[in-house]
Amino acid sequence: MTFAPPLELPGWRHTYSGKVRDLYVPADTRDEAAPARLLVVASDRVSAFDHVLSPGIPDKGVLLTTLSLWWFDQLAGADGGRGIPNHLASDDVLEGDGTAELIPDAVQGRAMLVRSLDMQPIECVVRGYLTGSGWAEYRAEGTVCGIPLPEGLEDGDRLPEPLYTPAFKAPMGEHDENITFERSVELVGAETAAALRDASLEIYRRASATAEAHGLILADTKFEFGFDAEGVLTLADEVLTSDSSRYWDAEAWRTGTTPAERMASFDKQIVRNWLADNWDKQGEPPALPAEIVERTRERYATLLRLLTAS
Ligand SMILES: N#Cc1c(N)ncnc1-c1cnn(Cc2cccc(F)c2)c1
Repeated sequence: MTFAPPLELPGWRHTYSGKVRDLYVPADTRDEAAPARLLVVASDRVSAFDHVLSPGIPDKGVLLTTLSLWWFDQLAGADGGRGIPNHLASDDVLEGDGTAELIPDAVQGRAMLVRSLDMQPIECVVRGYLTGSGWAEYRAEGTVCGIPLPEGLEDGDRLPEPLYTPAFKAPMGEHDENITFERSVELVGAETAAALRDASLEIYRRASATAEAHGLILADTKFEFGFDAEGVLTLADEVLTSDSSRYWDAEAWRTGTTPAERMASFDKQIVRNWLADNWDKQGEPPALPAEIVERTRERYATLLRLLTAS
């Protein structure tokens, strides 16, 4: 599946594309390894089963960027200075030479101007509930990422406590590799490994409580961190969006009697389910029907509305 080349953005140079997002450095950057800031642009592209699907989901980029920005703000909140530092830079940032790096009109609402960090090669996954690949491993081995769990758990059950299950970030196009905490110590050192774990569990605890207060369950999520110029561990990438997290309806989870009823999702599960019923995983996936596209867009919009309702 090929998708449209990234946009030409005035003042910016495209440097990298993930499945659904594109990364830009300031056009006058001489050393791409050390730009002061980056532009992270979210597209309307949707991916599943390692494929970028067609068509995109209208407004997905805006909806998920809006949610990320809301969460960065919630987590950085003034709670006695214990906020979580993040990589956002204001969009009227003035460089030493007085040039302001602005977010181009073409991507307003679906782009984040961020400070360039020394990114850590760890995908910091936190699981509060048993589902997805965790449920598959549990059924086979009674563990999740090698961590033993009590017997008798069912798909969608809440875990006895949130689990930190790091993965080693693979190069683009390859799968991240689940690793033990001890392996993460070998990769980034004991102090940083512990800081990544503690920050991830604390953010999950806060976000899970906020989600619950809005009638939602944050089943699992993943974070990325980097060190800023002052050596502060800083929350990066997108955060707590439908692409990085699973959200369920709390009432449906409490009253449902089947996994499908209990895990009424606010992410792209509708897309995954339709593909599972309409594609044999061979060759390119079929185009998504308009109804699936609209229902997925509605899920993204509803999640944003529910979470940000005061
Ligand atoms: N966020 C962030 C970030 C930062 N603040 N500093 C340095 N590097 C990154 C960075 C590098 N790759 N990515 C993943 C990524 C994101 C968006 C689009 C893509 F194509 C790929 C993130």
